[in-house]
Amino acid sequence: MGITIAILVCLLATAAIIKSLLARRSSRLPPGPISFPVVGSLLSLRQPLHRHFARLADRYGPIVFLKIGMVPYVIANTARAAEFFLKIHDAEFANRPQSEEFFRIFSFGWSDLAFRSPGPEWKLMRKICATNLFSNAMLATSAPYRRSQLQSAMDAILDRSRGGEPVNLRTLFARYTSGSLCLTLFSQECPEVVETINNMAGQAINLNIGEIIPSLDWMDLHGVYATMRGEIMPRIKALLDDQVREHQERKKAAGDGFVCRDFVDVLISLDESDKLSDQEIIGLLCDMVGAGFKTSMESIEWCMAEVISKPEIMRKAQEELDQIIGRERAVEEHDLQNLPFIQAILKEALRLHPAVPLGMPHYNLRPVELGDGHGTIIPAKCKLLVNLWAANRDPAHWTSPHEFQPERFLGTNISPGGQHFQIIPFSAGRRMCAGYGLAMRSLFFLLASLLHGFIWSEISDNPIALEESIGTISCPPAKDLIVAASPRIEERILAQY
Ligand code: HEM
Repeated sequence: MGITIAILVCLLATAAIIKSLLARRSSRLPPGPISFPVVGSLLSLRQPLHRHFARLADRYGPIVFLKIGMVPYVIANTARAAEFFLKIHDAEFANRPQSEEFFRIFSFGWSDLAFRSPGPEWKLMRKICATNLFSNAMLATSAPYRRSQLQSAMDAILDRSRGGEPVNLRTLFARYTSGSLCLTLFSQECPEVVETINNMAGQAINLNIGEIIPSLDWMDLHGVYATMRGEIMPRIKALLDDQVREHQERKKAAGDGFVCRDFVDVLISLDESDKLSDQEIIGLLCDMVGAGFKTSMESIEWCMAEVISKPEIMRKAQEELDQIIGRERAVEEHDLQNLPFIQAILKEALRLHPAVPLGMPHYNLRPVELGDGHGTIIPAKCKLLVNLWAANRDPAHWTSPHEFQPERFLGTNISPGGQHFQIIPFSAGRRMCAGYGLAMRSLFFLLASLLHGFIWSEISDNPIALEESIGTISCPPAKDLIVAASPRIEERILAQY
């Protein structure tokens, strides 16, 4: 009896494989691993997914098609493939999947920017981001907030170094990033807002059967949606509602003398033609905290981990700082353009360690032909993941692509601003990160100041491990970055930070 069942299972599995191969051939899909009924290729997936997908690309080519559960995915794994989807076919793939309950709840019913599909409301929000929130004028308005957070960080480091104590940079960066982001948005530090929204985003990694078998999604088998609806989202809404109400009251009290200090002020003062509803303002603020906190914090952590574990690179960076800034004044944000080596370090860290290695899913409503001469077609309603990690390490563009070599950027104009597809940690095209300008300024300022102010070294009994943690959407170093610091400029100059 047992043998009969085993033979039957083998026959069914073989039939499924043959059917999958035949279906793939006749449907002209891009190549990819075998898909089984119901589970697709789910059981063969390995963490971290960006590395797994890069291995699939070695076998099947740069554009891989697979099913995770019953959901079709297309994965772009090289700079050229990224360009195909994010430039040539950017418009067709600019949608977000609208079927998932998780994203619907997180976006306050598609009232936000990050999960909304393109349309007039999404366009308006992107315009507001580009012209009102992340304009040069607004970035200059928020500069004192970053400086005040940097001052606290520098004081804390100095205290530790005086006592001969190691510094936990992860904790320090969490405080700097959360503080400067919240001050930029609300003119207040709001750790509870950051914590609650990030707890919520963390729920996205819990395996949810509904996401892989969409017909079961409504059953909420893991109770994730019930927790989101019942506990987390009402808390987030209440916290952000309070912020909007307080800002509206201040605006009313100030009358004609009202001056915008932060993003909420800007959002409640938009011209009538650009007005957003309160729900949309909250959705946008929630995106900014969800998209801006961990990404920035983990990027600077990687950057410092790379630099501290390579003393020669730190020495070169500090030589540049001595030459351009000297030791008699603190670094300013506008020094960026005069510090090509520090810029190169930041670019190289973002290239090797994109904070969201697979970006956010895109989605196409109509089939798209690859134009590869074989008639290959991406069917409609696929989730597109651009493997930013693999594109950034594309050997067609970089020599020794897995090594940290900032010098590769010197004398080039290659930047992560979405024009050069071999370095796209912020993605590219119309859905490229809306906070790119703020993130780059904030990271650069922190990096240059830390290297200007202190000499950093590894602790012998706690060496730096440049390994990724596994199983999160982002990809922080596997363990906290705990290092030693000693001042390299006088305390009176450190006090200027
Ligand atoms: C190092 C820091 C950051 C990195 C690496 C990063 C990366 C990304 C990536 C890869 C995407 C997805 C793009 C796509 O769908 O193709 C994204 C989207 C987004 N990011 Fe960032 N981000 C960072 C910081 C920030 C900051 C500081 C903010 C705002 C305060 C922000 C706001 C957003 C928003 C609103 C979106 C959604 C844009 C849309 O869907 O139209 N990000 N980011």
